[in-house]
Amino acid sequence: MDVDIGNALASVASPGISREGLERLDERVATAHERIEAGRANDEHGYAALNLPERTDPDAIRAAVEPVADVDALVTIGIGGSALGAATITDALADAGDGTEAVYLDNIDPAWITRRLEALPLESTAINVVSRSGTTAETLANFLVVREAFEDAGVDWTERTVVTTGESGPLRSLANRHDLAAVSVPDGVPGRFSALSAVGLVAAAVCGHDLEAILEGAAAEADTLTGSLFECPAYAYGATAYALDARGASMNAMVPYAESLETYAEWFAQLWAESLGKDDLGQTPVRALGVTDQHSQLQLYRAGPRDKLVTFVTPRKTADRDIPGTDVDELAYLGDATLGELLEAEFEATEASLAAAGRPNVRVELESVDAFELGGLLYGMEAACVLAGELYEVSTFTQPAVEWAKNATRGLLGGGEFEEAEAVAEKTTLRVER
Ligand SMILES: O=P(O)(O)OC[C@H]1O[C@](O)(CO)[C@@H](O)[C@@H]1O
Repeated sequence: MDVDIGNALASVASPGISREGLERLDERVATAHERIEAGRANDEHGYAALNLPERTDPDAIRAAVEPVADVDALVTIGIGGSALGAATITDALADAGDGTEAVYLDNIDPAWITRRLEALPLESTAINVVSRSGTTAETLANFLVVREAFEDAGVDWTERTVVTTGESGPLRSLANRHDLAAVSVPDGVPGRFSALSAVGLVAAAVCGHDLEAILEGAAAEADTLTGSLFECPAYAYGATAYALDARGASMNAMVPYAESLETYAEWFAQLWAESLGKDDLGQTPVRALGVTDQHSQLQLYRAGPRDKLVTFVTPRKTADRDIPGTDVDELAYLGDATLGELLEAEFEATEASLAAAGRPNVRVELESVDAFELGGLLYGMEAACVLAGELYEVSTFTQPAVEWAKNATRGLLGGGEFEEAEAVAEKTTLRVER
């Protein structure tokens, strides 16, 4: 990925960062980089994620999915980091796959689950269950529901299920009991940083994607990690986002200009929110899509509170399609162009419109949306997040705040005694009824 932070400079935007400010911040980036490299060298929890390009073994992943290699559909059951990385890859590279339909069950809405299951050709569908902890209620509940659906259809789910989980836990026990194909999550890698491991690549393998190209793209991005934001695109992005938040841009709107990268914006939202949202700090990620949200959000981004950084992700090369000529004079300018040219013009115009209004924005450029570039984008944003975590001085790799609601849920369903469940009953109400 290439990063252009020009429109985040104080000479263009407010909030903005001056060149002197960037120079000063670069001293902290150098120190943070040393910390990150030490963490990588010792395979420390979290930092180990930045070693995945050389640690992940694509042959082992392909071998593990061999029993389910030839299917029409793959239903992945997982949530958060156990779904978003895989979905980002198969959605971004959908045109390059072998035609296997990739379906993700990362919610438990009963009607939605039923509709998804009814639409699946179960006799030619494989199951990919992913949970690092092996205890996530939504994932296990959905797996029990899907398993029953296969049994009701007379389809043997044990022959076509792959499990990705830790060395122990309920999901590992279930895999052992039914002798299911199983892959281990890498040690020391939090879910939201695991897209470049089996967690994100099992689905990619079943859908026929080029795992080596994804990992090579990530490795090429890893080679750019140096102690200066002026040399490393990932650090330039992470440091700029941090600096703008410190100056008031408490939100970060991630706006890819490629429909195939919409799920990537969801993946980024988890990475940024769950990693940096601590100690009353953190930049709120907002998912948007170019050009669609020019017609819903841009008014706010341009004329609302000066509390946002807008991050554009744009591929230099895209497939294209002519806009047919027309006999309507007013539309002649369209007839002479292609959809790709219109897309690019709209991107440049939107970017310039924010700069003209003094609103900070950053451009992240990819050569195109392909396996190599996607690997680089995922790795680059992970490294940007790790660096930002060092600058915020937060514990980037934990997410303790999510446990309260999990305990309350288990308590409410009789899964144990949890004080959080009692607190649910003490809700303050002020109802206004129709
Ligand atoms: O992979 P697991 O353990 O099922 O967790 C799924 C997701 O839930 C979280 O723990 C948050 O609740 C995320 O950090 C994680 O990616």
